[in-house]
Amino acid sequence: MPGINDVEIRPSNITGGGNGVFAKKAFAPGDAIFSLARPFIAELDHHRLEDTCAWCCSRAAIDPHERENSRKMGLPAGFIELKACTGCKKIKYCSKACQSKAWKLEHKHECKVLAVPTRPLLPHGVRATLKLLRRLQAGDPAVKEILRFDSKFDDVRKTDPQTYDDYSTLAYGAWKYADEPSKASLDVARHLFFAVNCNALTLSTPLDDVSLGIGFDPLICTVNHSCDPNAFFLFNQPCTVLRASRAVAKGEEIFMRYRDITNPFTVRQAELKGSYYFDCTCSKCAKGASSREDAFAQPIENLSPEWCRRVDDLITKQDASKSDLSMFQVGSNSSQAERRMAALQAEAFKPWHAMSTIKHEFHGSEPGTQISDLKAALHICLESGMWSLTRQPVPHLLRALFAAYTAAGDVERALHIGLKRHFVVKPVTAPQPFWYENLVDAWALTNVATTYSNPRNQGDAERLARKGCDTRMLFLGLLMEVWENMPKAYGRESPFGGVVTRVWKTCVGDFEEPPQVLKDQVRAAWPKLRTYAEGIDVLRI
Ligand SMILES: C[S@@+](CC[C@H](N)C(=O)[O-])C[C@H]1O[C@@H](n2cnc3c(N)ncnc32)[C@H](O)[C@@H]1O
Repeated sequence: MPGINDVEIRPSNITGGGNGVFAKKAFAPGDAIFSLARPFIAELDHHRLEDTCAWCCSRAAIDPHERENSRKMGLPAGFIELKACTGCKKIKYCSKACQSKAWKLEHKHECKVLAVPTRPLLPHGVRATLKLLRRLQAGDPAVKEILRFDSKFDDVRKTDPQTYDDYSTLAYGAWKYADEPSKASLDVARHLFFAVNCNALTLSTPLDDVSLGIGFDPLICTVNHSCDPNAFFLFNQPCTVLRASRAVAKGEEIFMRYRDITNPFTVRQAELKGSYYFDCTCSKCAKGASSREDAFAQPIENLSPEWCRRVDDLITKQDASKSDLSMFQVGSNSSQAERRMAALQAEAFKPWHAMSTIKHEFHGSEPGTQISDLKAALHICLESGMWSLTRQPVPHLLRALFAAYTAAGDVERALHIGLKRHFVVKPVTAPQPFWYENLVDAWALTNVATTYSNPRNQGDAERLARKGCDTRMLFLGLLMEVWENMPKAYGRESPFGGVVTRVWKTCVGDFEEPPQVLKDQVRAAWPKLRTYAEGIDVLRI
């Protein structure tokens, strides 16, 4: 593997080329398989340029209150303040060190292009390609690594002619901005643009769970996808780590997930085809629509007469708008039942679909999620009697509702959705305790639980405790969970790990292991909290 940027790789652990990455030694669950100081390409979304360091991807706290809190919590300096490049005035950095690394490697190649005041911000694919072309022109051999990735020209052209045209135009723009480099033809520019866009990863931050932009790295992006992966990829702003999510034997292929793996078969297939242009042939997809993720709460022929009438109205509307339901097809012996379930699924998945199909490249802001839309979809799933709480899109809807209530400051609703997810949904959909998303979600719930320690909320805390929801014990138990699992996920030295460590030291002390007395208290409180969570009716929240 080539040395790219200031990379810290352990190449002796793996073999890799064009056909995936294989373990050269056995890995235990949670072991780091490799880590890099920064992905080869990390390009921020437009709306993140304002509040995120373009080199290390630390997020700044923009409002003074948030900034003060960050300072108190001991967050890295980059989290606190950003300064714009004095040349282009558009790209921001958290420190001189970041700015100087970025300048040497890439920003000097784009600064003048971005500096034109009348020029709108360029899409991140254009910025990445422009810089890669200039680096190629300057003789940087590492860029050639990207050219070995499949450009997917033909797949994009066949499946999505509009995107093909958009990508071709944007690649041409990047080539022009790079001054038509003599060492790279327009074909090379197109190859780089398509290869990056069709193989990129989404970079996001665990602390506030927002999308930061796209990442591409020849090593990470060589890892193939599986809907039943044995590894996961983490972005530690800007360090990247690939960790084993279960035991990996010597010689075994390493897989991570590119897209959500809790969706039913047809949705997973359509998503991967739509974003990465391939038909997934992983071990789970090989079984077709017969996994836990595909099972409805009852046979689809059992849909009640009342719901059949409602769905038939829906079908009339969907037919009129020529909706494509192919990604929501289900199998059955009755074509009418199949048609109805496809229509119902399409309606239930609508809010999630709208959130997940947004193309970063062409949009300047994140989509807002309407609580009313999420609730309407949840009602369809649960009132029709066809969905369990663990069958998608119910877990997606609960996750989005949790985020929406938290953002709206509706702490009690967020708490109840969070409890249901933690005790009832997640043990089924993501049973691995150190699966990175479990830590992110548990931490978000910790933050909700901690608001009840505020003296202002004492009355609410006491009322909940009388009903069996001890928010103090919930906070402590979740904090212990996140603390104990952190080394097998983000690592305590990561930005996320640093925040958790700070809270751990404040609330528990300088203990590596939770003190026995606390463990006992949490162990005693947990069954009560579980019972409380099981009793929550999410349709009444
Ligand atoms: C980011 S690359 C992965 C590495 C790739 N093998 C390479 O080095 O060029 C993504 C491409 O790998 C292939 N791929 C990855 N996972 C796959 C899977 N589960 N089934 C079929 N093809 C897969 C697809 O062609 C996909 O577009």
